[in-house]
Amino acid sequence: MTSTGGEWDASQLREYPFPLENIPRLDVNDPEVGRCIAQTQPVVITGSKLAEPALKWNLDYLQEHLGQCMFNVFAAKGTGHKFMYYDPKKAANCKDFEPQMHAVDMTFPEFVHRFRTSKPEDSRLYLQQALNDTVGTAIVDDFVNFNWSWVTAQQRTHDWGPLTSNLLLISMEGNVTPAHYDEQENLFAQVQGYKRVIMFPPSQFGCLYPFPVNHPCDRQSQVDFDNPDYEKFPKFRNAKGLQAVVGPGDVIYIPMYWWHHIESLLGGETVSVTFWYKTSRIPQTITYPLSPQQKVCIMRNIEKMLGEALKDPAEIGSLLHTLVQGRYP
Ligand SMILES: O=C(O)C(=O)[C@H]1CC[C@@H](C(=O)O)C1
Ligand SMILES: [Zn+2]
Repeated sequence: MTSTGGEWDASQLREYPFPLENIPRLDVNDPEVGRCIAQTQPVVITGSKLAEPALKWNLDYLQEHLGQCMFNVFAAKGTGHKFMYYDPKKAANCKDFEPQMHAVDMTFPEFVHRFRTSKPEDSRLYLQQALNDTVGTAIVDDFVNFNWSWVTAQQRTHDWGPLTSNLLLISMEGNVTPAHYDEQENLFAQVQGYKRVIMFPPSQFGCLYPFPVNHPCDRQSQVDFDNPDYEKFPKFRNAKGLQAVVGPGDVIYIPMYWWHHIESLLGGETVSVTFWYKTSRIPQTITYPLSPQQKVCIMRNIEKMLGEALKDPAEIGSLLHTLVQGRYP
């Protein structure tokens, strides 16, 4: 994988213990793009102009044009660089859960001030705010001029469900979103700076050890890529990833249930906009063999059902061990 224009170089990429192959990088008019999306394979799409009006969304422009509303900003714990998402509702029921970041509401000018005056000993910040009608009018004009005809054609061609949200992401260089999967299709538009995306297919669920479904960090990998515990997570040795670096104007397709780890490369703030779509309708007929995505969905439903039936999450593990040990090799 080589830098596309000198704005980043391989020395910025954190070293990880797993092999990495490159995600294809294709022009929007290449028919292979449609085939990748149809086969739920990751692909970097260039030249789509999906969020072209947002290519001017630097901090000054956004400060001038975003509304005076409060924005959701995550602050990492201590001097950490990881921003692992957690469900606040599940966290409320999990007394010994220690979040590695916390959400702070602040105005955009306050975010910019803290971003620009941040010192090495300060907490890293990550603004993650759904774009909704409270944003400023100029931003609405930009938003209206996104390439909706192209993205809606993807939605229709691949029989996706409705667009659920566009998340505005403004990250400090060096921030990392650890590996997790989402239950929605995602066209991720990079508009400022460079991000490295590392992805693993849903079939590697067994290598990435997600937290239990009832845990606040459901869908997130328990494995610390910077310091993997091979005692607890031995199959992590078998993980094999794909990677791409995306820059302004690039869109990367992150298929539903695919694991992704995202790091902001050096060069100041990075800005991205996500386009999340619900999945297509549940197929009328089930074909075998089941896909890895379907198996992840089945495992999730079993954990949810057991959580409901047993009430005490601590009982789920012992029941599953009793069910499997010596009976399902
Ligand atoms: O778009 C997604 O699916 C995400 O996980 C976003 C949450 C943080 C973002 C990042 O670029 O670090 C990616
Ligand atoms: Zn995600």
